[in-house]
Amino acid sequence: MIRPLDTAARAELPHTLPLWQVAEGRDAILRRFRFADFSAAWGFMARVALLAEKHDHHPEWSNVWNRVEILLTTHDAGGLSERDVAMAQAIDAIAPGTVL
Ligand SMILES: C[C@H](O)[C@H](O)[C@H]1CNC2=NC(N)=NC(=O)C2=N1
Repeated sequence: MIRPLDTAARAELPHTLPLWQVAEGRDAILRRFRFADFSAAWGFMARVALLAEKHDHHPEWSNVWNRVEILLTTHDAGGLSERDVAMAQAIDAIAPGTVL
């Protein structure tokens, strides 16, 4: 069982992950992406899927044509944990600079 994120780490979230927001009504973080078209969005999702397998940490996400919404929370912790922070940082690292 992994520990939930502590208060200090939560307070740091806006600095650690400035592109992510705390999801309303969930102990989770989310980021929205917009791409040039579906193909670019799907290509990004394929790369995130590989990251999720590598981290053994899987997003709740949705795609509508060129838009992708990724929500991260840790089911094993009942909310946010360090795994979400690590996964969000890994996603940020592969997100193209040209997200529209
Ligand atoms: C058995 C397996 O390691 C677990 O179910 C992993 C897989 N991916 C996961 N993903 C997320 N988001 N939370 C988890 O607690 C989680 N647990």
